[in-house]
Amino acid sequence: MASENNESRSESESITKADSTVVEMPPSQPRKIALITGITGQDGSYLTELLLGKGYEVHGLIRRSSNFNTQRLNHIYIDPHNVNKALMKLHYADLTDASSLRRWLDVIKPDEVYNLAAQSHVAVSFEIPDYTADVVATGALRLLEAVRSHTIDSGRTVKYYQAGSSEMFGSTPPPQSETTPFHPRSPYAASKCAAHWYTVNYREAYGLFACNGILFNHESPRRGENFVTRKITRALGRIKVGLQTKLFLGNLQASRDWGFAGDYVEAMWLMLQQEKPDDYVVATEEGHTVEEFLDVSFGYLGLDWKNHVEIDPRYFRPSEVDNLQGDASKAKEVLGWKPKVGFETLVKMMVDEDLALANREKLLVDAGYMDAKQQP
Ligand SMILES: C[C@H]1O[C@H](OP(=O)(O)OP(=O)(O)OC[C@H]2O[C@@H](n3cnc4c(=O)[nH]c(N)nc43)[C@H](O)[C@@H]2O)[C@@H](O)[C@@H](O)C1=O
Repeated sequence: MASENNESRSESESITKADSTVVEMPPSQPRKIALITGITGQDGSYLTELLLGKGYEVHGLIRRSSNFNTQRLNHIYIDPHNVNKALMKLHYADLTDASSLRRWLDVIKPDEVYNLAAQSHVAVSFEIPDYTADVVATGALRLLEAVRSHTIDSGRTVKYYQAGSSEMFGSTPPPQSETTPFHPRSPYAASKCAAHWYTVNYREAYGLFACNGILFNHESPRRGENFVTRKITRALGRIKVGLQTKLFLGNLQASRDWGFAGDYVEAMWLMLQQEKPDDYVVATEEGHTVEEFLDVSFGYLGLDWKNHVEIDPRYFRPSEVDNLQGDASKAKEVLGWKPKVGFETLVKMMVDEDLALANREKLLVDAGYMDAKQQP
């Protein structure tokens, strides 16, 4: 995606996906239209691929940023002038701007809305709690309200997916299911609880087809580099090729139920294909500590993490979530969903990609085009 195209893109312009993913629809079957907030994120990019593969037209709302933030969608880009193939379209909007949400709903007329946008970093939410609540909690409320008023005015049905989080369970011990009480431990988690209950309330009060997916941690080579799994695999690749020696981490004893993001977006879609709206836990049902993640990842490349990792208390959280492990029986039973990628495969997939990335960086460093020290 050429950066100048991106900068000059007007609201009515679009960017779309590679030719190979355009799915021809029979004339009798119109394309479904999906609207995704957070399309530039890890889950947004996997969900876009999934929906395009199912013949959807996909619209994404993106935030204005002085830095380009569409890297995870570059491979999906098709020039908007190629109108028959340009099936992914991006528009500027913001969850803090209610009028933009309502306007795009009226213009796009989606069948399904996926609210994936968030300030999603738990530790950062302690630093910017007000902003986190505005985007994560009130942002979801703004979008629900936009959907509600749009459906009343248009007489259309719009299905709504809310990205919930296992962080909502916080200090409640595992296994956590849909009936487990929430005990949030961060501004992020408390905001996700509010968004969860707004969604339930709009379903009960207005009959909206609104679902909460309570997704446990889900990772991939597209994971942001300041989440612990990607932070580890990114550093590991660079350590392996000699671009860095140390990795600073916080609490290694925290345990998480880590799945593959590509599997989890399928569960989101399945929730909106059911007859009735409901809430579902999505998890692998396996727990592993950060230390186990280090063991498997470093071990895979024949390294000992103890020679490289140092504990830096700055990465400890004011209140930690010690142990998350989901019970996804309901999703398995009702949605017929199950994870395809297990823990070891996920770790190796991430290490492989980040080793390849580190090798490319090494070429640039060796050729004098990049300063190794400027990297994570
Ligand atoms: C489901 C949920 O999943 C994610 O939230 P998270 O679980 O906080 O993810 P994380 O990768 O930041 O931390 C996992 C654990 O790892 C510990 N940890 C140790 N050392 C470092 C460290 O250096 N950096 C980080 N980030 N974590 C560290 C940290 O203390 C924590 O116990 C988000 O997607 C969120 O949006 C979401 O909804």
